[in-house]
Amino acid sequence: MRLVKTALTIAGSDSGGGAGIEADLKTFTAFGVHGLVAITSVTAQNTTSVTAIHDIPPEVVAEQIRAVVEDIGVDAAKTGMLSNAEIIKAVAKTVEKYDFPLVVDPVMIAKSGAPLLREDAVDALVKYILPLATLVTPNRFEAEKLSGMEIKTVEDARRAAKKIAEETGAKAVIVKGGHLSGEYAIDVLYHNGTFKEYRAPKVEGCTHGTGCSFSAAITANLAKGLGLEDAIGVAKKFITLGIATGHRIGHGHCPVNQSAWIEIPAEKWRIYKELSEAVRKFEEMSPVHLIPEVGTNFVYSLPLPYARTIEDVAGVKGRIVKYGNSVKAVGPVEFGVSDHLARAVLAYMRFYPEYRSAINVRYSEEIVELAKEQGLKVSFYDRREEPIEVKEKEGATIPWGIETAVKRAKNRPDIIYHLGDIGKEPMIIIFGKNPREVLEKVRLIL
Ligand SMILES: Cc1ncc(COP(=O)(O)OP(=O)(O)O)c(N)n1
Ligand SMILES: Cc1ncsc1CCOP(=O)(O)O
Repeated sequence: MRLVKTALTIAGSDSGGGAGIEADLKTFTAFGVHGLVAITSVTAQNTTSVTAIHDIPPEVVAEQIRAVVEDIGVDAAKTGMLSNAEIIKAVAKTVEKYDFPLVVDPVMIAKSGAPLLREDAVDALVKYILPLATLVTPNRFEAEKLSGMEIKTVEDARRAAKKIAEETGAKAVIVKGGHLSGEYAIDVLYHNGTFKEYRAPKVEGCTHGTGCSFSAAITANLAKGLGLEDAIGVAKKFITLGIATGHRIGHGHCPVNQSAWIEIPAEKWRIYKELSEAVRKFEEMSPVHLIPEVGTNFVYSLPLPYARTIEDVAGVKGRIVKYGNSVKAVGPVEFGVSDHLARAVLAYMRFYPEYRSAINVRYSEEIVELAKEQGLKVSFYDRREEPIEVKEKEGATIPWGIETAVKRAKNRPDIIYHLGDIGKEPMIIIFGKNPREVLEKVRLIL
């Protein structure tokens, strides 16, 4: 019995790794599905343009499909760039022999503007491929082409989805709303005679490969046995995260990040384990004289580009406090429970992205001197110098202070302190790449 689910992508290759089969395979992997490929065309492509296209002979495309279906088996498949009418006919003739669900992304034009489907092949796509589709996933422009309608509103998208399904025989159509105006990306699904909307806030980020990755995510989830509507729901969350966390590479449209879906939970688990262990060791050290009146927190952030807000930083819930002659973490390690120290580490990471952990300890001249004697680099900020516009902005003091102290120092400071203000206890913050490194610095001071 085959334990892993499989998904097949019948699509073109994008040498930039942002769209096409490269995006599809990364997406399949993100969902734990084994990816299979039938390459239709090789493109020389990057984030700015498509500079060459070499189509694979139709019989070789068909043979790739046959080879994997008959040996390994396919739980769901998708099509992407099909390039020309001959490839379309060969794909249709092969795919209709099998009964896996088929998601059709009617790729026509790359984000950079290059045509990826010959003008004369649109009719072949409509005639041969769409009738076989479990779902068709056009964006606004592709839906306009397929329906012959202008689409400006969600209402237009509903009419177009219904028209495409009724005229082509596709079982379901989802018209994606990313190109429509408004603060939400609203996708409209027409399925079994009814409509369903999927909405997510339009996020700033990287959009190259969105169409490919979205349809691949639906395919992977169909392969895993989800119903169509649930598979789309998961894919919508996946693509929203992928756009928001895209890596800023290249000079044009940067690619969606398919790894974020698995990398963030995996990193969070590692952070939780490492920080919990370090907090336990800190408690064992019983450094009562290092705990300030407000208590100590110990934080560890997700790496960039995932570290965006304090929700992305783990800390100790309720802080670490003095308890007789010992110190005690009040609660467990959790994300989003530190405010001050989380802001400090996020500000520090803007200068030193690898330094993701920090602890705050009581200020005294003696501790600062001891740290210097041990070779640690020290810098500071003075809250009395804080500009009025920073003072007036909620939560802006600490980022301003860290930036000021970092810029004041010649070398990267291990420690930043401030001498307090009215109602503000003076404080020392110790930074490190990870909690282990922070603890080593604490030990040097002890
Ligand atoms: C080889 C290849 N296939 C498809 C596309 C288009 O992909 P899409 O996900 O729609 O992304 P954009 O090009 O719109 O960013 C492609 N570019 N290359
Ligand atoms: C008050 C204060 N100022 C800098 S760190 C700190 C204590 C820890 O605060 P938080 O638990 O909000 O990170």
